[in-house]
Amino acid sequence: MPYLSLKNVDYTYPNGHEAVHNVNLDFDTGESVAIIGQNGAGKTTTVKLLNGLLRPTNGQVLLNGSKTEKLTTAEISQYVGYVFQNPDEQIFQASIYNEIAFGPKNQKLSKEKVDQRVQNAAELCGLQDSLQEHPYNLPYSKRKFITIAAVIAMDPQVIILDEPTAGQDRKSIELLGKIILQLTQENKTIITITHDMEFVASQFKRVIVFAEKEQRKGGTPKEIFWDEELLSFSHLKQPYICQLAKLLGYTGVLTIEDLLEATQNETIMD
Ligand SMILES: Nc1ncnc2c1ncn2[C@@H]1O[C@H](COP(=O)(O)OP(=O)(O)OP(=O)(O)O)[C@@H](O)[C@H]1O
Repeated sequence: MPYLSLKNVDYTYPNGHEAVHNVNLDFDTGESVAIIGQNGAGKTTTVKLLNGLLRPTNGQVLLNGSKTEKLTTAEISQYVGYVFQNPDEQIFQASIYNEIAFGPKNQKLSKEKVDQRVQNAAELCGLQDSLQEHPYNLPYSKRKFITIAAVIAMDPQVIILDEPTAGQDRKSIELLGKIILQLTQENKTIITITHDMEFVASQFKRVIVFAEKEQRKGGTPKEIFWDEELLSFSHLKQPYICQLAKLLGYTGVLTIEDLLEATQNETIMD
C-alpha cells in the first residue's frame, strides 16, 4: 500500500478558479519524487492538498490507506511536513535554535530529545554553528535551510520541498542533494517541486509532470526528459546535457557519463 495518495482529487479556490483536476498520485516510503510543470500548472496546490493546508473539493487524500478528511492540518503535518517556497512565510522565532526546536517542543519531547533533534537537523543542513543567531542575520538562501531543518526536526515520514533550489548557489544545491539522499536512505519520502531541470536529472528517481491543472505523466527522468511531445505540450525544457546530446545526434542521454558512453560506443562502431 502506498504511504500517501491522492485519489481523483479536484481543487477549486474560493474565487471559483479550478487549479487541480482529477489528480491521482501514490507516494511510497523511501522514494524521492520531483514535480515539474510550468508556472500555474497546479504543483503547489497539489502539495498543499497532500499536507492538509488545502482540502480537496472532490476526491480523497489517503495517509497509510486511511482518509485524512477528519484529521486537522496540525495532525497531518506530523506525518507530512511542508517547507514553504518562501522561508520568510515560515520563520517566526528569534533564534535559529528556537525555530528548529519549535516542532519537537510541540510534540512534547523531553529537553534532551529536542536538543538531539535540533542538533541532527542543524548538522544535516549546515547550521550547527549558527544556532544562537537570529534567523534574519542569515541571507535568504541560508534561511531556506533553517526552514528545511525545522521540518526535518519534526521527523515526519514525508517531506515536501517547494522550490528548494530557487536563489541557491551551486554549493547549496549540492547540500540539498546530500540532504535528500540522506533522508531517502532513512526511508523518508521526499517530494520536491522545482523548475531546475538539472537538479531533477541528478537527484530524483521519479518525475511527475503537471500541465494545465492535471498530472500528465510520471516516469524516470530519462523517460520524461526524452518525451519531446510531452515537454513541448507542458512548456518544459530538457536539461542542458540532453539538449547537447540531441544536437550531437544522441537520444536517451541524461548525464555526462551517458554522453561519454554514447560517443565512445560510436567511436568503437566506426
Ligand atoms: N489563492 C488562490 N486563489 C485563486 N487562485 C489561485 C490561488 N493560488 C493559486 N491560484 C491559481 O491556481 C493555479 C495553480 O496555481 P499553483 O500555485 O498551484 O501553480 P504552480 O504550478 O505551483 O505554479 P508556480 O510554479 O508558479 O508556483 C494558477 O492559475 C494560480 O493562479
